[in-house]
Order: sequence, then structure tokens, then C-alpha cells
Amino acid sequence: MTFPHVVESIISRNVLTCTPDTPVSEAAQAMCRAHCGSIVVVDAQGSPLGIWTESDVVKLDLFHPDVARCPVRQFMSSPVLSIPADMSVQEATAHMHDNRVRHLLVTSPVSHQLLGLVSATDIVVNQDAEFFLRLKRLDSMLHRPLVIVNADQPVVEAMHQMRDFTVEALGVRYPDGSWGILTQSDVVRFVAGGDSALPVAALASHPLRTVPRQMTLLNARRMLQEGRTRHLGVDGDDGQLVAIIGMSDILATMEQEFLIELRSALRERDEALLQSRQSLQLADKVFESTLEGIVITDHYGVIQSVNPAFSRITGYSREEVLGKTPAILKSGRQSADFYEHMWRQLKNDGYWQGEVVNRRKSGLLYTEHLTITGIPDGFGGIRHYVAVFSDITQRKQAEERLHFLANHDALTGLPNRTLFGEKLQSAIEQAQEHGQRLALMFIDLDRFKLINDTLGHQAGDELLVKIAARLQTEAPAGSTVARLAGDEFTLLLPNVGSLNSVASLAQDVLDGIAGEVVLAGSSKVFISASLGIAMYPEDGTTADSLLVNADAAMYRAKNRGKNTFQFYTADMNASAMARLKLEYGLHRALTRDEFQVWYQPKVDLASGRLEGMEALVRWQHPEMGLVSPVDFIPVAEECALIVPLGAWVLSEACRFTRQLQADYDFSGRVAVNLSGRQLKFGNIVDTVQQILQDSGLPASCLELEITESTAMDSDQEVGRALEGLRSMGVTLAIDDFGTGYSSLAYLKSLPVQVLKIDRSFIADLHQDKDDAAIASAVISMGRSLGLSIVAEGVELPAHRDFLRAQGCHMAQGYLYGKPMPAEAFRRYVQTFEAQG
Ligand SMILES: Nc1nc2c(ncn2[C@@H]2O[C@@H]3COP(=O)(O)O[C@H]4[C@@H](O)[C@H](n5cnc6c(=O)[nH]c(N)nc65)O[C@@H]4COP(=O)(O)O[C@H]3[C@H]2O)c(=O)[nH]1
Repeated sequence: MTFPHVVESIISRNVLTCTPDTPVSEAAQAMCRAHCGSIVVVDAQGSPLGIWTESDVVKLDLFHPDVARCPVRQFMSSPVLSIPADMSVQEATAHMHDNRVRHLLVTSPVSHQLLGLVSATDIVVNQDAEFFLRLKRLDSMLHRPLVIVNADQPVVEAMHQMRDFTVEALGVRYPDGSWGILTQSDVVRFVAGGDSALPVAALASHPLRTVPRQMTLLNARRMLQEGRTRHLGVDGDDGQLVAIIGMSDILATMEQEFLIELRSALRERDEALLQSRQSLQLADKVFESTLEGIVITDHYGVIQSVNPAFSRITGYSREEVLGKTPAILKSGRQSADFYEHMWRQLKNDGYWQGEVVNRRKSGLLYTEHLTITGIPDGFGGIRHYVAVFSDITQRKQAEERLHFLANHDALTGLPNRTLFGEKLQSAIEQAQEHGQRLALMFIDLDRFKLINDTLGHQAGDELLVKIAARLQTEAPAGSTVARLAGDEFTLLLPNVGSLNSVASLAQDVLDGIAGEVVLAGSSKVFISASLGIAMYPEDGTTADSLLVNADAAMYRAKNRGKNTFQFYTADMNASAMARLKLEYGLHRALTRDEFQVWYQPKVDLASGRLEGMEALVRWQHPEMGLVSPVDFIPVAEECALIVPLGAWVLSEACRFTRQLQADYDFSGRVAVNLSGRQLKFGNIVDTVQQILQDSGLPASCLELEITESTAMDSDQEVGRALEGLRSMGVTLAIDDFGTGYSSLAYLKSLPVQVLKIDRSFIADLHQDKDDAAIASAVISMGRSLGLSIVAEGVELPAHRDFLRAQGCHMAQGYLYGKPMPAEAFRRYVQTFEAQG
């Protein structure tokens, strides 16, 4: 059976009312007129005081002569039961059942005014009970006794029968054997104005309509509704009247069924309520006592509730965070991208889980494992977010510690073999992807075993820690130092440039390690290391092959006498060694006076006069003999030795030239090469000034040559230096002109006076038209800019003749004289002078 939702939808709004003083007979008349089974007794304000129903009428003692004139208040049921209109039909039915009434007044839940009346009939008629009524037959509900009166009996007696047997209708037997019926409403009519001596026949309905006992309740109800009568006689199988049934009997049956259902519904509801109350209590307990922090926010993320664990973990009290957002915990450790991703997932899945680093009120960071769940609002949106988190800081720290221990050497704290292997692998992948080179150095301490055995393991450990520290000092940024085992260390250098730089670093590492180490107990040891280098990709393309080859190279270094390094590839060794040798030699050469300045004459092409000379440095190496500047100047440039070396050459050349001037009738200029590094970092203006002053050589007798590429350097420092030198009165020349990419406009802006045509254009100009064309173009261009033109590398008379014909001013080359030591040049000047 289904029930209408609330009582208001089924109430009868036409309520029959009367005052409390209304005589019983009048009340009964009103009920008869209105075909109502009850009348509500109201006070002057219309508030219900009681109710008087058909069944109350039957209870009247009509033998008492004045009873019909008595006020209805004496017989009404009071207080009258009323229910609010928004009460559910189920509850209303339970109410009726519990209070054993068939009518309830219905009042407005707001104003409490009387709205109407609801009867059991209203409830049952408004049920969709067809299915049920079709299943049930009349004989299933024949529980009430059939009470029979004779047609000639007085009505008052019949009323007593009704009351005593609590039946709504009586069977009336007529003398001819036919049947009639007397009902409660007939009694109401009687009370409304009947004579107490009236016989039953005067009020009874006759004949009684009868139906068979097998009839369904549905048909019986239909007949009752159609026949405008509230009762039917039921025939037994033998055709004898066995019962009288009325609408109320059908309703009672339905009610019973209804109540059974209702009771089970109520029981279920109560159980559900109890269960939900218990779960709520449980949830409350969990919320309050759980060790996990809980934050509940609204749809906008504004905090609505937090539990005690939240305060314990974050340090913020409930009051401090209510109305704020969880952003107060932000540590800045997560990127905007992180939060964007989190919200996107929350929106899509209604769920997010992960680790977050937040900040406690005290400022300390902590790591939490956080789960955020969106609580749906039932309309496709989110009503709340619930965040549950646990503080996993200690666990994380322990994990990190474990991870560190698993990947680092306990003694030195350096990465161990495992971590180093990973780093090497990823460096290889990186190098492969970007086409870079990397260097792997394998370092093994020399004589470590001896130290360990003689001084003990503790001293050995101490030494290893100190060596690790030295290695880390030498390791450039971006490199990785690791300890693989015992006294074996590695250094990984990603993205390395030249082999020379690797060799230099290897030497620095060895120098950094080598030396005295003071250990606890003041024992001193001298330590050194041997180092092997494997290059990616030349010496191997896998981590293993690089390690094996670096190790092999290290053994070779040991065999070569220790405290040295070796590349795995022999060629690399040779060039690196040669270069290192040169570099070391160079450092020593200055202090050991191994440098010399040689001079090469420069001649005026038109007159053939000696116009000056170029100073050219030479290195008299004790083993290698005379070393060309072509071999050592670039090295000196790289290791910055060029600055002191250049200053020495300059001072030597100026002193020599001043001497020539003093000794001979020599007024020529000396040209000295300047490197770019001298111009940038050598404080060159002050240096030149000082040298000129010390030597006494006039600035006009000094020419400084800079290469075309240095001249083109747009570095401001270079420009300032050139201006400074020029304003001092020194002549500036551009060397090797034609080999670079000088723009004419730029050339014009430089404070130079001399252009030296590179000898590569001169060598073949007598037989190569292009060279000839270039040389003559440079000459004419230089002249047009007002520059003095010097041709280098003039070896043949043909060179001389061509250059002279083109208007070149000066020449320098083997035709006039090779670079020669100072003494030889002195003689050269002497000869020239003698020739006049
Ligand atoms: N084949 C041939 N060569 C000729 C002839 N005439 C001169 N040479 C060579 O040409 C070079 C001229 O010097 P550079 O262009 O300044 O080129 C110089 C210069 O760039 C650099 N250099 C020499 N001394 C110094 C110095 O004191 N400081 C700096 N920074 N660089 C220097 O070394 C370079 C080479 O110097 P050197 O070996 O002395 O070589 C000299 C010289 O010996 C010739 O007719 N035929």
C-alpha cells in the first residue's frame, strides 16, 4: 500500500461544529443534515474543545427523559486530539491507533487554526488499496458477531445492544422472515428527534441488501460506495444471513494491514535512525580522537571545522583557522603547478592524495600525507572538502637518512659506488643527448696501504676523510666526487671542453692531494695520488667501460712513478703531457731567464732605409732548444702567463732600442706584439708608461702590434686601453691584417696608424693574382684611410718590387733580415749605418 505524503492532502475541510452548550438533539440534527458522522465542539474563538461522534451517540442513555436536551459537552470526547497538517499520514495513522480514535482534528502548523478533520475513512479511501482489496474476500473479515433485533423492539433497546456488543449495525428481523438493518446513523436520527418508544422498524432500512461471503472486498466496497449505504448483509453458504459488514469493517481490515506495514516501516526508520545516530556518535568520536589531522572546508575552501589532531600537528588552534583557508599552512615548497594539478584532479575525480610540505605555526616545516575528498552537493557540485592528513616528517627524515646511508659512504659522506653509478649513467645519457664530452677520473692514493698498516686503521680513516675534503675543494661546480672503496675515489666531470682543461684539472687535483697531512696524535704523513682519466665517448660509452678504462689508466699512472695522471688513450696522454710540460716549463722560464727577445728589421720600401724592427720573443728551453713563439704564446695566453711575459718583452725591447739610439744614429721604432689578454687584464697603459719612463725611450719610438681579431674585440676595456696608449703617443698597428673580418667602418674608428699585411698574402703574390689583388686592395684602402702600410714576410725581390709599385710603405721579411738575437741586430744596425 502507498500512502499520501502528508495529512493535509487528505483532510475533509467541511467540519461540522457546534458550541459546547448545544443540546444533544440539536447536535444530532446537524449531523443528520450534513450527513456527517461527527461534530466538533468549539469555544467562542473557534478552538476545538471536543468531538461528538456516531459511536458517542450510541452510548447515550435514552431511557433518561432529558438526555436529548443535555448539552453536548457532557458526552463529547475531550480533549480532542489534533495533529498538525504537515504530519505524515503514517504518523497520523499510528496516532489514531495508539489513542483508539477514528477522527483527528488537523490544525495549521503555523497558526494552529483548525483546518479540517481526518478520519480513518479518509486515510483508507485515499490509499491505493485496489490490489489488496482484490485479494481479500468478505469471509476473511467476518469477526464481529451478528447482533439481531426484532423489528418491533424499541429503538432504545436496540441502541443498548449496539453499545453492549460494540457494533455499528444490527440485523433487524421482520415477522415475514425478511431482513433489515439498523445503523449508528439511524440512531443519530433517532436522537435528533425521535420518540423513545419508537420501534426499530421505524428507523431501520428494509430490505437488507445481501451479498455472498465469497465476494471480494473490492466489489463490496464498490457496492457500498455506489449504493450510498454503509452496510451490506453477508449470506452464508446456506443462504442464511451470517454477518453485516460496513465500510468501517473493510477499513478496519485495510487498517490492520496498513498498520502492520506501518509498524515495520517505523521499526525500520527507528533502526536506521538509531544506526545513523550511532554512526554519528562514532564519527564524532573518530573526528575528535583520531591521530590524523582533519580539516573540513566549504566549497570555496574556507575552513569550517578542524579536529584536535589538526591543532596538535600544525600548532594552530581551532579559533585561529576557522574562516581562513588551508593556505595559511603553505610552505612555498610546492610550485603553483603542483596546486593547479591538485585542484584539477579534485575537480575531475573528487579526490586527491599525495605528500605536501607545509609550515607549522612555529615556522618549522613538516611533511604530511594528505587525502582530500570532495563531498558532493547532490546537484553535480561539491559542498565540502574533507582533508585528512598525517604528519610523516619523522618517517620522511628516516627514509631520507636511510636513502642517504644507502647511497653514501659512511666514513666520508661522499656518494658511494651505487649513487656514483647512477650519476655516471645519467651524465652519459645527458652527454649523448647533447653531444657533449665527459671525463671520468679514477683516483687512488699512493702508498695508502703502507700508511694504514703502519699507523693503523683509525689513522687511515682520518686520512681518507681529509683527502675527501681536499678532493671536494678541487672539484669544480657541477662535478661529482665519490668514494668507491678503500682509497679509491672518482671524480665525474660532465660537459668538459678541451683535453687540456681536463689535464690541467687532473694536475690541480693531484697537487691538491699531494702534500703533508697531519693526523691525530701529531703524526705526519706525506701523501700523493695516481689518477687515471677516461673520456666519453672516446674511451667508452657505458658506465662500466668508462670505469674500467679510468681504472686501467690509473694503474698506468702508478707504474709511471705515482703522483701523476694518465689518460686512457695514448694519444691523449702524449698531447696532454707535452702541453703540461710546456706549461710548467713556461712558468719556470721567466724566473730562469730562459726568454730572449730577437729583432727583425723593417725597411722603408721607397728609400731602402732601416725604419725600425719588430721585437719577437724566443724561448731557449734547456732540453727542447729554441722554442717558437707559435708553440708557446697560445699556452702562455691560456695560463695567463702572457701578461708578465709580455711586460718583460716590452721592457726588454724598449731598453734595447734606447740603447741602440744611444749607441748609434738610430731613430727607428721598435714594434712589440701585445696580446688581447694584456689589453684586457694587464693594466697595459700604466705598464707601458712605466716601461717607457724606466727605459727613457720616447713614446713615439714604440709601436704596439695587436692582431686584427683583438682590434675587432668590442670589449670596452680594449677600446679604452687603445685610446690610452694612443694618447700617450705610442703608435698602434694592426697585425696579420686580412686574416680577420675587419669592417672598414670599424677600422676607421680605431686609433691605429699602421696596417701590417699578413704574410700569407705576400708569399705568393708574384704568382697568385688573387693574393696580388688582395695585397694591392689593402694597400690602397689603407692609404686612403691615411694609414702606414707594412708588408710582412717579404722574401723575394719580386715581392718588394710589387709592393713598392703599389705604394706600400714598409717591408719586413727574410729579404732584409730574419729575426736575430739582440747582439746580431746591433751589428745589423751598425752595418746599415756604415752603408749610410
Ligand atoms: N716565413 C717567413 N716568416 C717570416 C718572414 N719574415 C718574418 N717572419 C715571421 O713572421 C712572424 C712575424 O711576427 P708576427 O706576425 O707578429 O707573429 C708572431 C706573433 O704573433 C707571436 N709573437 C712573437 N713574439 C711575441 C711577443 O713578444 N708577444 C706576443 N704577444 N706575441 C708574440 O708569434 C708570432 C710568430 O713569431 P715568429 O715565429 O717570430 O715569426 C715572426 C717572423 O719570424 C719571412 O720573410 N718569411
